[in-house]
Amino acid sequence: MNEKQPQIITSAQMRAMEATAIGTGSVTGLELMERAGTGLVTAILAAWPELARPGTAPRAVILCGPGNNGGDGFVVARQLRKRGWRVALYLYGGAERLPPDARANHDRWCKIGRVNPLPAKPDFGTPDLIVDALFGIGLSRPLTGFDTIFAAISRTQAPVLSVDLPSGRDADARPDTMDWPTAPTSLVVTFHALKPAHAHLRARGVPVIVAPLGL
Ligand SMILES: NC(=O)C1=CN([C@@H]2O[C@H](COP(=O)(O)OP(=O)(O)OC[C@H]3O[C@@H](n4cnc5c(N)ncnc54)[C@H](O)[C@@H]3O)[C@@H](O)[C@H]2O)[C@@H](O)CC1
Ligand SMILES: [K+]
Repeated sequence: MNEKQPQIITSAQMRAMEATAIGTGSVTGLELMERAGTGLVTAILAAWPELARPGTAPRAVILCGPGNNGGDGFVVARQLRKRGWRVALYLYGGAERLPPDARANHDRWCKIGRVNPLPAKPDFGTPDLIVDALFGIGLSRPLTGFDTIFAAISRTQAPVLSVDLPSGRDADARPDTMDWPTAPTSLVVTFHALKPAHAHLRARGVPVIVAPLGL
């Protein structure tokens, strides 16, 4: 077989690469987050071209979590809003606890849009797209209490763009080692390189795109 195998790195290797790039001053964390958001929006417009047609004002529901995955969600919200999308954004957790880069993008979003607290039993209506930016590679323990939120996502029947990972998935583990629910997904956009979970997702037929970060 001559087909080139995709590079797979662990979440720890990914973090180390980001830390090195930031530490050497070649890029800031905020710039990386902007690149991540730009890669996500590019993937959205390519995957769902009907939402990119001029004159449409698609509706996106964006779910932001308490870490930098949520930060990516705020960047996507801002970039989609600038393209004329109608954005309903929900934040899980308090803004004051967001890490600095995510907080900076939260604050930028607040100048143009509203932040709704994520209800325990949400009704997201009938959006054209859901962006899942709840949890990425920073998941550190089993996820509990999100069943009703994931069910509400599924009820919309809208396509779901997973930022880095479907929330609840452990980036480094096989899905069959996890016994808690994970968010539904239609397309996963990860950054720089696949992590082990992405290879498992691809093997199950889930489309996974790798967006470059310039690392
Ligand atoms: N500079 C960077 O590090 C970059 C990070 N990026 C994004 O940042 C993500 C990683 O960000 P973080 O390291 O902040 O991690 P996450 O945003 O994935 O999650 C961390 C947060 O989730 C909480 N948490 C973890 N497990 C939980 C559980 N089971 N239940 C409830 N809360 C839980 C943690 O306490 C923390 O608040 C990546 O997946 C990617 O989307 C991208 O923006 C590229 C640049
Ligand atoms: K996610």
